[in-house]
Amino acid sequence: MPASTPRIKSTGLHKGEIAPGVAKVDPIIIADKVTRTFGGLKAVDVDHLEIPRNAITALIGPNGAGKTTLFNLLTGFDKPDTGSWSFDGTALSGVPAFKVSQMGQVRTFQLTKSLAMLTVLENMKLGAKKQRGENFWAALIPSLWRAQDDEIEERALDLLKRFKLDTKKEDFAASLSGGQRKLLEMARALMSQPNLVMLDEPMAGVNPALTQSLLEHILDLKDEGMTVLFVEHDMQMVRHIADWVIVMAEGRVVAEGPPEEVMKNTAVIDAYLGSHLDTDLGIVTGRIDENGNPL
Ligand SMILES: Nc1ncnc2c1ncn2[C@@H]1O[C@H](COP(=O)(O)OP(=O)(O)OP(=O)(O)O)[C@@H](O)[C@H]1O
Repeated sequence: MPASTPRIKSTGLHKGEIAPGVAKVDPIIIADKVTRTFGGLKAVDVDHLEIPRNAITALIGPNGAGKTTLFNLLTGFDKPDTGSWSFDGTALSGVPAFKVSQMGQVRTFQLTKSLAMLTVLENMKLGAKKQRGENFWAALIPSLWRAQDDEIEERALDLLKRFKLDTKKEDFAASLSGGQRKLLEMARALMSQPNLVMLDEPMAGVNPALTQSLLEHILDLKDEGMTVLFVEHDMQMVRHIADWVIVMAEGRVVAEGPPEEVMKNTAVIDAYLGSHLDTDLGIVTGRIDENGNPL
């Protein structure tokens, strides 16, 4: 990975001894007893979790650990069996996805959701937060819509320039490469001027040149005062940009902490790298005891 401008990592994010569920000095999300079961499988079983504000947090874990399901729950795209959580001090359980994003918490998807037969610019405009028509009286005054349309277009063009997609503004999203579509999705998420940006595998399927640019964009978000939570498989990326790492396995948080600390943790090595293949992952996650009995 080519060297980039070094950025300062955020430290001192937690309070007290580091352990799964540790309290944060300034949490933007606080979740309690969040569970989600599919059939007999507990995909998410999070006792307590806090996400630090204005930092970059990576959510890692093996396939099927429950990372995407947790994203879906926190953003209102899925409903939990139990649990509650808050965003910026406001209870969010039961709040639908479109309202969650209006409140300043946006997310992207593992498989990009850009609308293929709309142009890049049209995709961007759809990401804007307040559209005319949401306010009945404003919808009756054409000059207000025009001012709003101009403002939205200006913001979209600024963001497209920043993500080097401005020359493609009239192209259909379908014609973009996988990496460009990831950039478009991130740019579109910023149209709603969020406080918290949640990125589900932003680097997956992106070529190395664009990966570097995506990483820089993620670091920029923090510099602009946003909080980032992202799912990632590649430990090197995580080490490079994350201030804090949360490790999930079998639906549970098995470790968390600053990247260097977390990567030394044996629970992480077991969950992630499977270095002790003779040990059932259930022992690491506290699902079963040493004899294989449920706990
Ligand atoms: N809609 C669903 N119906 C049934 N099972 C599901 C559903 N969504 C997720 N699961 C199951 O829940 C578990 C957690 O899946 P999830 O996609 O959240 O994991 P993940 O950590 O994001 O994995 P990956 O890294 O592969 O994306 C998996 O066993 C998965 O098969």
